[in-house]
Amino acid sequence: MKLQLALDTCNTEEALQIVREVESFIDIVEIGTPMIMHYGMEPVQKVSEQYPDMRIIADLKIMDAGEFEADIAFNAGASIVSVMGITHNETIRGAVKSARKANGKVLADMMCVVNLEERAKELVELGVDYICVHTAHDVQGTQSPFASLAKVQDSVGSERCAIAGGLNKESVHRVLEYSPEIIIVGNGITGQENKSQAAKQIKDLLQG
Ligand SMILES: O=C(CO)[C@H](O)[C@H](O)COP(=O)(O)O
Repeated sequence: MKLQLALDTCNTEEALQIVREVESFIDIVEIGTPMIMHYGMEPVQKVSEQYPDMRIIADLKIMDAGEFEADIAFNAGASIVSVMGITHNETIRGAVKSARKANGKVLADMMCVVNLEERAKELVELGVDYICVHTAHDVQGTQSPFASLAKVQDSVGSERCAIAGGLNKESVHRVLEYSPEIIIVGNGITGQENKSQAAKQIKDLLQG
């Protein structure tokens, strides 16, 4: 299981500092959607330049213009780009085409998808590499991603699965009954005073 650090609310300098603090405990750095809205591709570029061996996901949550938008992130140094699983198949195909040109990967965010099992299968057939069950920031008070993970894992297999949405060192043990390929943690690390300790605790839990 890989630990993905989600950076959503910091600036580029802060992002580089956080990655420095936690790099030995994480496998993937996510430049989150709010950061991209604020700073464009600068953080993708800078983190990928300074950490050439780290996988970087640009969480673009692409909804349209799949190939064009994914190209922007891959050209900036991303190794994975996210698309919305609910969008048109044409958009998904475009993002997958872009990823293949760049030797990168595509993660589909399943927020708002109702028919999870069926859509996850279709997305994999369209060439998507990872299916991410995700409890949106705005509904984390009332929802959790675990039931969705069970469904998607049954449908496409654990090696394709990612999970996100409010995970932290208290809740991450619930992931252990499944074995998704990628566990995404944002505030559960970045919101902690000792980020390195939080990342280590989560990584240790995941490694058993
Ligand atoms: O994509 C996101 C929000 O849309 C976040 O990056 C993702 O939910 C992880 O952050 P957190 O662990 O803080 O929920």
